[in-house]
Amino acid sequence: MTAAQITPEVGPAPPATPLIRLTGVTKTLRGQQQPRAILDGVDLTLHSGESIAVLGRSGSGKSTLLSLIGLFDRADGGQYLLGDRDITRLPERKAAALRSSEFGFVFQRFFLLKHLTAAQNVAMAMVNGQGWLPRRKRKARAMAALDQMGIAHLAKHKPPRLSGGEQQRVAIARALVRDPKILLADEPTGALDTETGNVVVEALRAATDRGCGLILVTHDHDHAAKMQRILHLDHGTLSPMEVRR
Ligand SMILES: Nc1ncnc2c1ncn2[C@@H]1O[C@H](COP(=O)(O)OP(=O)(O)OP(=O)(O)O)[C@@H](O)[C@H]1O
Repeated sequence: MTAAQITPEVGPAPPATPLIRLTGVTKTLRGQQQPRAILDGVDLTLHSGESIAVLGRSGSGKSTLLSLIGLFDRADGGQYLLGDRDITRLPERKAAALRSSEFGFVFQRFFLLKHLTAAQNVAMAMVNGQGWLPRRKRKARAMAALDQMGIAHLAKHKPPRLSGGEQQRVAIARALVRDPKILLADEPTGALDTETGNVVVEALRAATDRGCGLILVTHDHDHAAKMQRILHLDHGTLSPMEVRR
């Protein structure tokens, strides 16, 4: 048998399994008023290294969607796959473990602890995560994450001495320090001026260069345009607004 005969056929690589796949996801809010369908059949696929912006009017359900994806809440119907794993109805104990191992979160408010330095705030994210790390390693990783955000020189500063944009970059470093597969950002520039917001969006987008999948909820069309795909949430469903590749 010749070498040519035993060489396997070379064809197109099989499509990679998405990081997450939501199919027909529904969520109805049942408060004191009439039940109201907020999500009404949401389909969403996110791949490694992909960035997606979610736009939609206020109250359309963007934060609700992000909290389902981040496992703070559960869908009423449909299916949620994380890789190959069906996590549609995951019990809270398992959800908490996945939240800390798979996801990084960035919110409009920075939620930094005021009495800790920037480096300590970032290192805190590794205290309760899976896999214990000695203090020296936590510190080194926190410094590396701050360096990625271009703010290593602010490591010893406490939040009250930092600008809004600097605080948000500390918060992003905190989200990235555990190497999440998926980064969820809910209006992370909502409290920032345009120029500072651009720096923050670029810092988030840069995480996708290292394979992270990013979902950015925003009202800012310019920030959305920096993502690879823009989806619009309207009447409970997501649809593409524009495809940029
Ligand atoms: N826990 C809750 N109980 C009852 N209603 C809720 C709850 N959380 C959100 N809602 C309602 O669900 C709808 C969707 O809210 P959500 O925060 O997801 O929208 P959004 O698109 O993120 O809005 P915004 O752009 O203003 O942040 C809103 O009408 C909101 O009032």
